[in-house]
Order: sequence, then structure tokens, then C-alpha cells
Amino acid sequence: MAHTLILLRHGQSEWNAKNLFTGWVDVALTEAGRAEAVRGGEQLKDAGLLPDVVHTSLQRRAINTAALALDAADRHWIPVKRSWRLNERHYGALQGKDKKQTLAEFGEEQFMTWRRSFDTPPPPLSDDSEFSQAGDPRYSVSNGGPGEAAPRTECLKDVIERFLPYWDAEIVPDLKAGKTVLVAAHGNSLRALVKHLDQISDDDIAGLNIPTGMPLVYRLDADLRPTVAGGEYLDPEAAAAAAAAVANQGR
Ligand SMILES: O=C(O)[C@@H](CO)OP(=O)(O)O
Repeated sequence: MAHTLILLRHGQSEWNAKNLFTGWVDVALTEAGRAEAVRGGEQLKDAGLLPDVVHTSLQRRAINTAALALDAADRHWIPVKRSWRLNERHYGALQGKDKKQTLAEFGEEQFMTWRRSFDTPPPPLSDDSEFSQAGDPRYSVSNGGPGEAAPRTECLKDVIERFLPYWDAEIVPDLKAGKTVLVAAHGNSLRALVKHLDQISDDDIAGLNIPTGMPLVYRLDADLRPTVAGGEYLDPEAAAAAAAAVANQGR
């Protein structure tokens, strides 16, 4: 049996628009981002791709993107499962910093190492920073979160390590039950998932960028291997242009 998995990065956020490193800071969608989410949902409906269940992070840009897209697809009523494990990569001390200024201050190599290396995290964010999530009740142990063990910074490797247990325990069973699964998440948590699905090397994943608000559809075989490497965007040309723009942020 083929399984259908749809990945959707949130629409443009206020900090995407301002070109700031965001990570776990819970910023809202812009009007353009809301429109992207609606358009993504319309594309799903037009393609006859109707999610049976949606998994999101605990961040409003993904939560609201899922709601807007599902409403546009007339699937606003399906079950929602949320987890901090789908959150954006914690960007450490870069959270709240301007990407262009960071590039100018630290240079291309350090900037790209922090942004796209597999295993080098940015410096940790101090708990007394205005951009810290330490103590945020949504990440408490009583709410199913990591509590005090919550990250203060992460590299992509760390994201994969915290995401995969959720994939195995919550998403795989939905796929195996024959459900069409929508994962509404973030640039780097979806890069972690794509790396896993397509078995992309630690070096090659640096070159992969995911555009905002564009559904990426994977048909998976019985072993949950993609039948088409890299999946398929419903609007491939627009997705390629938007992914290139993500790659060029800061320039
Ligand atoms: O700032 C962030 O949290 C992410 C996604 O917007 O940025 P980048 O693409 O630079 O990893």
C-alpha cells in the first residue's frame, strides 16, 4: 500500500519578512503568509489530496498555517496532534538577530556553519534573554514537553534526534493506518524529516531549502521509502524559485 505524506512549511512569518533568525520565538504570520497558507490548502483540494490527520509544532505560525490550509481544503475538522518535537530548530543566541547583519559581522563561513552545518549549533541562548523560551509552560513536563531539558540551541543533528521519536511513535502509525498525513512545521524541522526520508548525507542536506506555504507531497512505499526522491511540490517552478530565495537570505 502506498502512503501519502504532505509536508507544509508555515507561510511567511513576521520575522521571515524582517529577515530575523527566529527558531523557537513564537512569531505570527504576515498577511502574505496567511494568503500562502490558504493557497496551499486550495492546491491540496484541487489535487484531491485530503489530509485525514494533521501534526503540528507548538508554534503559532505552523498551527495557524495548518488551520488556514485545512479550512481552504474543507478539512478543518480533522484531528490535530501537536508536539514540541516538530518545532523549528532552536537558533540559540542568534534568535532575534538580523540575518544580513550577522553575515556582515561574522562572515560567510561562520554564517553558513550556523545556518546549515549538520552538527555545529550556534552559541546557546541565555535564559534571561528576551528571546528565551525557558520556563514557557508549553514546554513543561506536565504538558508533555522537555521541561528543564529544553534546548538553548540546536544544530540540525539535534533536531533529528528530538524529531525521530515523534515520527516513529505518532506519524508512522497514522501512515500505516492508511491515513493521508499532513505535517505542518518549519524550515529546519522539515529539513530534518526530508533528510531522514530521502537518506540525504550530512553534507548534502546543507543545500536543501524548503519554501514557505508550499505543499510537498511524498508517496511512500510499504517501507516508508519515497517512491519519488525528494517528493513533489504541487507547484514545482514556484517552489524552486522560493527555495532559492531562502538559500540566499542574508545576502
Ligand atoms: O530563522 C529561522 O528560524 C529559520 C527559518 O526561518 O531560518 P533559516 O532558514 O536561516 O534556518
